[in-house]
Amino acid sequence: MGTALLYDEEMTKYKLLWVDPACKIEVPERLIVSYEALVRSGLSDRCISIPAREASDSEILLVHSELYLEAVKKTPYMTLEDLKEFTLQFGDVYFHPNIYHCAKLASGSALQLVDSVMTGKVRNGIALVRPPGHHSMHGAANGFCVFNNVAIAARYAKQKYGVKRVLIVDWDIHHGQGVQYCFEDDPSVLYFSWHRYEHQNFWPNLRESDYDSVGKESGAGFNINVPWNNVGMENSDYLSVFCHVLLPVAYEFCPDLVLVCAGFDSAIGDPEGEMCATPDIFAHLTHLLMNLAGGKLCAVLEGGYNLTSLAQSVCQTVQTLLGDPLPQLANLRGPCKSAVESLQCARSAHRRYWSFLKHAADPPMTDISTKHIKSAMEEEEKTEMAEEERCTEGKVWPEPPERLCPPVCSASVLPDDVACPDGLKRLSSSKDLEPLLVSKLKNRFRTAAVDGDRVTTFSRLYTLIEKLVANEIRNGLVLVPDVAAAMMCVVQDLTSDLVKRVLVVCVGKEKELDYVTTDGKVLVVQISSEDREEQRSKYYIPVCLKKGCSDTSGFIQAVLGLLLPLGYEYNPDLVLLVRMPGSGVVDSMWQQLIGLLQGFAKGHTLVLMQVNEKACMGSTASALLGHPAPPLQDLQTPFPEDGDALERLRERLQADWKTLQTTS
Ligand SMILES: CC(O)(O)NCCCCNCCCN
Ligand SMILES: [Zn+2]
Repeated sequence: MGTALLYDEEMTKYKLLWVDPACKIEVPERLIVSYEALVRSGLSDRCISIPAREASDSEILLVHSELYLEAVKKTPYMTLEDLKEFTLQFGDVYFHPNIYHCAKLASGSALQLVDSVMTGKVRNGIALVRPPGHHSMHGAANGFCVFNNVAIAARYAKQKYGVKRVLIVDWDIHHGQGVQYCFEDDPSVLYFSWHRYEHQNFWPNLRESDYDSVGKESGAGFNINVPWNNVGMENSDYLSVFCHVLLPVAYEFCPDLVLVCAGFDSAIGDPEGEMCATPDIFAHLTHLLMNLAGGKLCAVLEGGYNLTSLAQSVCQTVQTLLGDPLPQLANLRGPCKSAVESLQCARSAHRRYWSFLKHAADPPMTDISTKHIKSAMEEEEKTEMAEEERCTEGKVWPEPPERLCPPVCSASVLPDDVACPDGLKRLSSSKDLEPLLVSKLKNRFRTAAVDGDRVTTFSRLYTLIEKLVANEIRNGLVLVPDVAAAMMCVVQDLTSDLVKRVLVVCVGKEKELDYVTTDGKVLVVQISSEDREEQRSKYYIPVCLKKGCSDTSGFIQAVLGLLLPLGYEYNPDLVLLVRMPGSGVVDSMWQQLIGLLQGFAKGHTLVLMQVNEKACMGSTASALLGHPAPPLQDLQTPFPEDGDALERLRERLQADWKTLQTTS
């Protein structure tokens, strides 16, 4: 299934008609440069174009009052003076004779997107719209927003398609208070927002934008605010909040639909955000949400005022929605102190509502009162700090790297008598192994003669790795007689000069561990039922699940809170996913793991499985081909000792691995 793209140039046909410094950044060019970048890059042609439509009155009334709608209806007939007068009753927003029409198109586009996804016409999609929506409220326009496009879409999806749980992820740099107000008492809509806050010193300066607004009544726990109290947040900060706050809750919530308030003013160069995250971060933020809700994801444009980073960020998002390989994120430095404080506050505020956050630490020592004093000091420092040091328009950043699709998506190396799963390309051609390698294999296998088919398998395996590294193939599945032995060979012998760093994810337990290296060339993360704490080292990280890999709750927690951060920080060139026989890992969890691991190494994942487990080749192939993993249904409450052990493991490791830090 494809990716929908909604864009109508009519939505560029309104603009600010008077002087208002607060609103001058919201210009028609925002939409024009975004769409043109998609056209120029060839991405728009790969999308399914869906026409915009006007939202009807009843659809708008899902969120807004009749009084407000009737008032807005009058704006097309107002004189300039009337429009100015009308605008004065709202904050940081402007009206125009054509904005009502465009606001209906913006909301209608979001609804068209929901229809396309919910009817299965497309898998996911993005609506490029203006005016944005997430600040507008029941009876008021605000922050360039007239109708709350995403809030209307959420209510519409519930009403028309009986969607039980909607996740709204708001990565715009402003707090979408309009969305928060709409759903704060509604447990069927989980609203997550991060936003520049600076201890209430940043617009819209609301006390209820802080992390302690967790929702009300039956909605308690279903509103997550992560305030950024400093500017200059980077890719690491954003990824840490996704791995340690949003994703654990999102997986526990198990939504049927994901809506994204896709504001790109959180990107570097934006005058509003003054953050330093690069446009390629949106490729990963999108990817990390794409295995939720069976891949049903609707992104709706909100803010984004630096025309260069906006266009790049939109392209990065669309390219991921289309399933292209992800760019490698280089030199992640781990979250800054302020970000750790924010995520620690959010986690502790929500630990009573979400079992996946149950073991979160207490809030940091800095209590609220001293914050204002501190921020005042920071305020001073900031003004002292030379203007150009902060990430603003003056900031330059590299163009996002090209994300080339290899000619072959998924290849397989299988015994001749095993049929190749649909969609995979069987690799039969293989170069003869160098005699040196054969002798290595011999003494590796401690057998005099490494039998013929073993050599064939290894020569094909070696060829496959070469093709992965050469980006001729994206990922691969290999069936071998002895998976542990194969893993050792791949790690020790076959990758010596081809790759710099291999991330080995070992699912299940195996006999001995003599492949652990200390030079950082290999990072092994093993998830099993065995407690191997005493073998742990910086590059060998055993995660013990009491009930073993069949405990999906424990497994997904270990993946989100430990494996993902580690993987991002380690930044491998190859991922080796080894499925030990008898691991007991649940199929949907296995597919989720393969899906999430695609975020590393440009998607170069090599899955090693034992021949006698060929029954799960089909689901492995499906995940390797990029089909969304099935949702992890009815997750049990994780075992307390596992959750606690994971928290402690992170604390012990965070000296070596900064992205594991969740406490300041
Ligand atoms: C959709 C959105 O979240 O991007 N709207 C942002 C509104 C910002 C209002 N304040 C502007 C002050 C100018 N420096
Ligand atoms: Zn914004």
